[in-house]
Amino acid sequence: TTTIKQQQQKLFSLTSPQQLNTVDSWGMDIFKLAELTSSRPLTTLTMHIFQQKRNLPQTFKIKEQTLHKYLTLVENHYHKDVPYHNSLHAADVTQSAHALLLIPAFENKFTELEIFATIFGSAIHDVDHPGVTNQYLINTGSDLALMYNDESVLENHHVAVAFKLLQEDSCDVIATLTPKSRQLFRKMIINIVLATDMNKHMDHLAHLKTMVETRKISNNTTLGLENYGERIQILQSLVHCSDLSNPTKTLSLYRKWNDLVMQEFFMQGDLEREQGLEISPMCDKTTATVEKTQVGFIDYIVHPLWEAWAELVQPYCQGILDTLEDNREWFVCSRVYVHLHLCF
Ligand SMILES: COc1ccc(-c2ccn(CCC(=O)N3CCOCC3)n2)cc1OC1CCCC1
Ligand SMILES: [Mg+2]
Ligand SMILES: [Zn+2]
Repeated sequence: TTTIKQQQQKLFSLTSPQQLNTVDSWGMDIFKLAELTSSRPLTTLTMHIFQQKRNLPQTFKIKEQTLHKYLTLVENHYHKDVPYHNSLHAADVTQSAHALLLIPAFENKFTELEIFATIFGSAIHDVDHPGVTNQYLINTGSDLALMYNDESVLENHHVAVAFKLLQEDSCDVIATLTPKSRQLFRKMIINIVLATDMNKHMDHLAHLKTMVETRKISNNTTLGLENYGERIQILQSLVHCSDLSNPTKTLSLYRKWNDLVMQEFFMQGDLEREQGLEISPMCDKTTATVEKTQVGFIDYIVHPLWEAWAELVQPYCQGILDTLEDNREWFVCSRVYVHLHLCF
């Protein structure tokens, strides 16, 4: 295996000076990172963010070797044969969350531990994902659904695996934290990762809208960050938005993610067909209308969420919202295109 230094050199060589701050920007091409790091995008990117960008190992006295060994272990526990929910998605969500944390509205608003938890939580948020949905695991009476009583089955599993891996030899990344900080860190990771369950989406949206209204009424520019409940809500929404950020990226990146998620959905549909189960929505490759589904996904889930987020941090995410709306138009037209093509 290449040494950490070689790994970092490779990242720096990839991110030439003008690209160096692509890690900080919304348009980073994470697919290119995977190519250049022989498919270790999560370890390389997260090391870079922790060390070069946020100096977290210094702050928390984390040994570089420990951090690298743990992240490599986590990356190895993402499934390479799962089209979408693999370590590239984890790297994408981690980089997106890092970029959102850089919004000026959040400058000096969060503690180092909260920033550490947000980046760490993003990196591990889908670890050991089997490539099927919670509903599938519940419908098939899987061991995971049995273990977690059908409640946020995957999300509970991701957190449990991440903390189990900390116990491996010289992988305890939080060994140097005080017992109190370790307890708070664990609580934040649990809150952040469990909040990536789509079943919690509507609660998020409601909380975001309440925060926006509260800010309007008190017309104070600062965000409500008085107590843990409000602070963790913002970090949960930040990671949830990052998890649902594909349609807000450049069209070429968005279309790649769409292909991958549909591959994963169709693999699940094939499994359900074989097992004589009812095929889940959007998972039947014989009847799916991919473009129409994306337009529906944007209209009912992604746009309402990002509209609320953009309002909370205005004006910093207006560009992201504009890209989302442009991408929606493209998918609408591409559907028309397919229709016209079929007509002539
Ligand atoms: C680029 O396309 C997508 C990108 C992300 C998502 C998406 C939805 C919910 N999440 C958060 C994790 C979650 O809860 N999932 C994971 C997906 O399966 C449902 C349970 N992620 C869906 C996407 O497209 C779907 C297929 C056509 C329309 C919807
Ligand atoms: Mg997930
Ligand atoms: Zn995810």
